[in-house]
Amino acid sequence: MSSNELTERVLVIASGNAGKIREFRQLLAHLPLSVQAQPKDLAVEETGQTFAENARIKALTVAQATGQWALADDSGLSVEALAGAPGVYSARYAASDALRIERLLQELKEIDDRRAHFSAALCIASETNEVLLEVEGRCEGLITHAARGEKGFGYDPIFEVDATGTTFAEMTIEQKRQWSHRGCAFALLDPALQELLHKQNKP
Ligand SMILES: O=c1nc[nH]c2c1ncn2[C@H]1C[C@H](O)[C@@H](COP(=O)(O)OP(=O)(O)OP(=O)(O)O)O1
Ligand SMILES: [Mg+2]
Repeated sequence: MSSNELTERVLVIASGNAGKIREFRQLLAHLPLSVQAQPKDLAVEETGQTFAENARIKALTVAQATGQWALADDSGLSVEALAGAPGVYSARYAASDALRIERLLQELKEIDDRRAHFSAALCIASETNEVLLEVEGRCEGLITHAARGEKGFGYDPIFEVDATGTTFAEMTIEQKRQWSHRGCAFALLDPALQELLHKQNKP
C-alpha cells in the first residue's frame, strides 16, 4: 500500500439510492478519496421542509453513525402545474419508480403546461457533527407524455432537459453529469472539496 492510500480520507455516500451512488462514484472518481456506501441497515427519516434541510439531516446522521465524512444528496422534481409537487416528496410519491412515473403522467394527463425542474441539495458533514460544505443545483425541463430512454433511474425517462431536448434516460452518464441538477451542484462542490482535502493533508 502506498503512503497516499494510507492517508486517503473515507467519504461515505449517505444514500440508499443505487442510481445516485453510481453517479457519485463517477463524480468523485478524480479525488483522493476512498468512496464507501452507507451501512445497509441505516434508514434516515427525512423530516425537513426543504432539499437543503433533508441533505443536512442525512449527511449529519450518517457521519455520526459511521464516524466518517458523509456526503448526502436530497433531490426531487418540482412541476409547475402542480404548484411544485412532488418536490421534497418525490421519493414518497408512490411505491416504485414505475408507479411514480405512472402517477405523474396521470396527474398531468389533461395539462398542457409541462414545465418542471429538478433540484439537488448536497451536503458534506464531518464525524464531529460539522456541516463542511453545502450547495444546490437545478435543471430546467419538461415532463414528457411518455417514457423515453433506458438509462439512469427514477424519473429520468419522463424528464426532457430544455438545453438538449433529450430525457435524462437518453443521456450517457457523462451527458447527465453535464446537464443535471446533481452534476451542476457537484461542479460547485468540487473546488471547495478539493481545497478542504488539500488543507487536511498538510502536516
Ligand atoms: O437525477 C435524477 N433522476 C431521476 N430521478 C431523480 C433524480 N434525482 C432525484 N430523483 C428522484 C428519485 C427519488 O424518487 C427522489 C429523490 O428523493 P431522495 O430522498 O433525495 O432520494 P432517495 O430516497 O431515492 O434516496 P436517499 O434519500 O437515500 O439518497 O427524486
Ligand atoms: Mg430519500
